[in-house]
Amino acid sequence: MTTHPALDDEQQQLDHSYALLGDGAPDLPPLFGRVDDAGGSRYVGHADVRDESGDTVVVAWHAPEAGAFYRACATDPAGVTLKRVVTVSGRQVIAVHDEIADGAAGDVSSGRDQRPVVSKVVVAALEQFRTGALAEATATLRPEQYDIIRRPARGVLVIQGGPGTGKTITALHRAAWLAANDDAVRGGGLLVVVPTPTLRGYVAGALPRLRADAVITDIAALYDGPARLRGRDTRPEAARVKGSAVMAMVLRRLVEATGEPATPEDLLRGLYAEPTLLEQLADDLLKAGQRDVLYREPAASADDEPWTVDDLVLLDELAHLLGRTAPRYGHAVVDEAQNLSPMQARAIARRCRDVTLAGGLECSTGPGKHDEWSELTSYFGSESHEATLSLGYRVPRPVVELSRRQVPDGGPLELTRSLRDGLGIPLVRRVDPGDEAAVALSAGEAAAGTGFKVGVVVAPARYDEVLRYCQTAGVKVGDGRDGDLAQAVTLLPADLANGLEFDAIALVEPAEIAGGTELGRRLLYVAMTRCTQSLAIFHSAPLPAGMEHLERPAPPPREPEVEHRPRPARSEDLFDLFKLLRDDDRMLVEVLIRRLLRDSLERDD
Ligand SMILES: Nc1ncnc2c1ncn2[C@@H]1O[C@H](COP(=O)(O)OP(=O)(O)OP(=O)(O)O)[C@@H](O)[C@H]1O
Repeated sequence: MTTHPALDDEQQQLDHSYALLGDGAPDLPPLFGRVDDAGGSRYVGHADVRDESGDTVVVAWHAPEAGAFYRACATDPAGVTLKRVVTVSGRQVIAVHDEIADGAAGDVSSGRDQRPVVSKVVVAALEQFRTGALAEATATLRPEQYDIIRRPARGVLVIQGGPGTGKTITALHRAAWLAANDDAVRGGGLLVVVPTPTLRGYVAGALPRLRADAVITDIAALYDGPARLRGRDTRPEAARVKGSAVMAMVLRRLVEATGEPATPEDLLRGLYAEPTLLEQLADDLLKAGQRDVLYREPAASADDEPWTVDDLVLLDELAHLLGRTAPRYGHAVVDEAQNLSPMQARAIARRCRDVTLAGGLECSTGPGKHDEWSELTSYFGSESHEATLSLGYRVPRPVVELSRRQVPDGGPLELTRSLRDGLGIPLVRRVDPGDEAAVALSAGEAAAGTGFKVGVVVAPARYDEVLRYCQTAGVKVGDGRDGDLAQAVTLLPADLANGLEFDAIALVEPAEIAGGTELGRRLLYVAMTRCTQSLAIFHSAPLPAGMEHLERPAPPPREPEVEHRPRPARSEDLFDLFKLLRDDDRMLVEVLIRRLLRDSLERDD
């Protein structure tokens, strides 16, 4: 491996920046890039650094002076003579990559096989193990992402694209950019909305790194009354009716028909419990079958009600109708926005009309799917624009190919532009009935032993049973439903996989996740597209549509005395050795180990 000639110079610049920051130096390295053009040479970092006389030593990534760094790339230097990414670990410069050197393409991936030409440092960033939090990408934002980040704050901007195209990363950088550059957004405050508490934890870690002061919430937590999320609608039809726009009219009539003061909780409990009241109020708005799915026996008290996310959104609407004012914000970013119901969109629009909606319509895992973004954007500001991201940063090409079979029209064409090879074709293992989860978990433990973050995804209806199995069998997993993504292996129900990312995904009984429904196929699609390296499928039932070609003959019956035990994690020592390696070498060894692991799993087959 050759050492970049500028490594020592960049180390000096880093040391100088640290010295200027003194004790106030943040956890993040003060600089990560350098750009040279006709305007001179400047360093780019997370925040401004100035010397004793007030001169700029490092410009913040969101400052106009940093623009040239992000607008230039190997295929279009845009007047830049040097674009350099400096990788720092523990106050040491460990790598220097020049995407543009002497005004031309420098240290870039080859671009063979019609693969996109990107800086090698982007490829290296993608090879890092996942950590359970959204990965850092400020140093390697691409020009098309930077362009979207800086679009005006007013109105609605939809950032759309296939799985893993960087919609969340771009939307969060946009939030931080607007907060730094737009007075109205800074003054009004930022709201970041994600669908579930699980995703809130994953995304929240990225905001402090971006120095973005934002209120981050999940949909259920928008309502600030006493009711809390305690249940989920098991029938998609119930969630669909609760989320539909006509409920706004039903609730308006409910408030008008109620003479005495009442809380939102009492009003909604009453509506669910009294079919005659609902018929009286909504005879012309909801069909009898739709009214029936809303029926619920009242619990002993409002606190005991199994409030679902859609109930809480209705409570928020009622609170508004009763005169409570929701807090207002300067701009809102909504992640996984394809899942918003009309009533959820109204709840966000009450807080802010200028919004960034990030999502992909084909990734909807909510009870309804929107065909057009206009079905949602109409609830917000008057002007609406769409921007599309098409470079795949997460999902390896073979997994992209397989996952697209779950989407009726083959999914967005742009997905073929994935930057990742991953570990090759997905592994498929047929096991004895009842063993699917145990075998997936033990394979997950083995993969985690090499440093992989593994997500084991099961059908929502099987989640409790598998979690209990883990507790009794002593299998250490993070409870993904509870938002615990810190463990090496996380157990996840398929309906909470949206937005998350793991090195490897182990799918348990995909036919059960798909369940023969369109919603189930979308759940499967989303679950498969969470991995950065490898996908493994464990099943005993026949594989669902779109996977039949992977089917293998069932294994011969097992000898009764052979007891199946989870395979122990086997690579702890190896992991200790890892820590002794330089970061650059580590990347190489990681890749080799991943290949070995894959080969060994195939041999076990
Ligand atoms: N420019 C970039 N440089 C390096 N990594 C990037 C870049 N853009 C995105 N990534 C990485 O790609 C991965 C996917 O990004 P992100 O989660 O934002 O995608 P997404 O489109 O929101 O995915 P999904 O909707 O499927 O959850 C993340 O690990 C992110 O850090």
